[in-house]
Amino acid sequence: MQCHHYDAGRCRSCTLLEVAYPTQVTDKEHHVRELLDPLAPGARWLPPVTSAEGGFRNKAKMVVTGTVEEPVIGILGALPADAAPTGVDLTDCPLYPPALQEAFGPLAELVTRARLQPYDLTPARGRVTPRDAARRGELKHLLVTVSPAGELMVRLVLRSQEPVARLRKHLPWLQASLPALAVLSVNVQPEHKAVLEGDVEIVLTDRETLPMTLDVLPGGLTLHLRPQSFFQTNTDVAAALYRQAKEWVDAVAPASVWDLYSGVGGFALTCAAPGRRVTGIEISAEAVASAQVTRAELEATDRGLAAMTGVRFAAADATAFALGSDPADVPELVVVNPPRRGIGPELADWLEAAPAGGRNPRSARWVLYSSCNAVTLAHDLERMPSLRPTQVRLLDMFPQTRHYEVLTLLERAPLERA
Ligand SMILES: C[S@@+](CC[C@H](N)C(=O)[O-])C[C@H]1O[C@@H](n2cnc3c(N)ncnc32)[C@H](O)[C@@H]1O
Repeated sequence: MQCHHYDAGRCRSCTLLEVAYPTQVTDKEHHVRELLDPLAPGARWLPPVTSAEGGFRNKAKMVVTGTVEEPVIGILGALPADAAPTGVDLTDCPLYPPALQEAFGPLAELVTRARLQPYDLTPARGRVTPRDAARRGELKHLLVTVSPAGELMVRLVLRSQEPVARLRKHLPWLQASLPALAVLSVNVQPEHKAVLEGDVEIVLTDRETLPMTLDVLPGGLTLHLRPQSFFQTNTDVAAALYRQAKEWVDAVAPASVWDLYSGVGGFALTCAAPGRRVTGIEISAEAVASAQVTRAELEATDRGLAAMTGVRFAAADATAFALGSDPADVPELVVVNPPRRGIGPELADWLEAAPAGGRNPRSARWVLYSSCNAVTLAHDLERMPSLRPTQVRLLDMFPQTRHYEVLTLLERAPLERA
């Protein structure tokens, strides 16, 4: 893939841009095999799922710098490396599909019309300096998500609620200039810290969710995405991930499933089936609310009715939920799709021995682990020797970088079940 920002040294986020795409995928396969082969003897490796090389990112997390009159939407870059960071315009980044790139023109104009002064985001040196005290501006980030249908969710991360009235005033103009806009919200992050978002979210449009229709179930699966909910970065590869999960889960046909770290419910809703009990557990209440909207919508259709009656979602910490559960409720199959840190020792130990020793007939027989970090996946697998990978598949969710997703189905070794 060609990128003029990379060539000019303005952005180096795509660390593998100079490596041919097929070589990127082969290198990732080597990487994951090196980590998992010793832990997965006899596992069946499916061919990797590849991605479009560009235009695959469904969301942009942009820093806003510059001025009210001339905002710069992109990243904080430094050229040369020891220079003070300055804003780099990345609105034509080739990782974004056209519908996302085209949103930035009207959004830059919104910044000017609503007088949203870009916030000074340059890193603080030392603790509190006179410069910190003088930090000014309101607009920190622009978070834009595009659906497969080309609709947009736009979130403005602001230092305070002060500009909200002006944004409401200019919303009709924005809706006319950017007809694809489905959801506009303000996230308030008063702190000057690395955490991108704050807790307060104010939705300014009538619509509160972005429908993401994936080619997963017959007729498609429309997941509803509220602000503050995680969604997989690469829509096509996410659909392939859920399809693969469903194929493996349906093949072993568990009567009960937990989807831990369920987000907006992609795995839980895909793996639902008539007579199967499915419980999604997720820490973000907004993501749980999103999943519930989708569940209710599916239940209202003929094709979803029978499958959805057994599906529920709850907001909780995944580890606390598992460790606090009644042994009689332990399901036959547990899906885990944690953040990069992995599931960690407590949950891994619980899965290994759940709930009272690996020989307990109520231990989950299968675990479906979807990981965006094979290093933490390998650490977690080391703690679960009774659960052996039987199938493994790499899905290239993040072309041009070293990152990838890996899905593996684990089955409790027969000896441990005796
Ligand atoms: C990699 S995402 C996966 C989401 C979902 N499975 C999907 O396919 O989109 C990880 C999810 O874990 C959630 N999460 C983070 N920490 C958690 C915790 N301690 N307990 C439960 N969920 C957590 C995040 O909010 C996020 O939605």
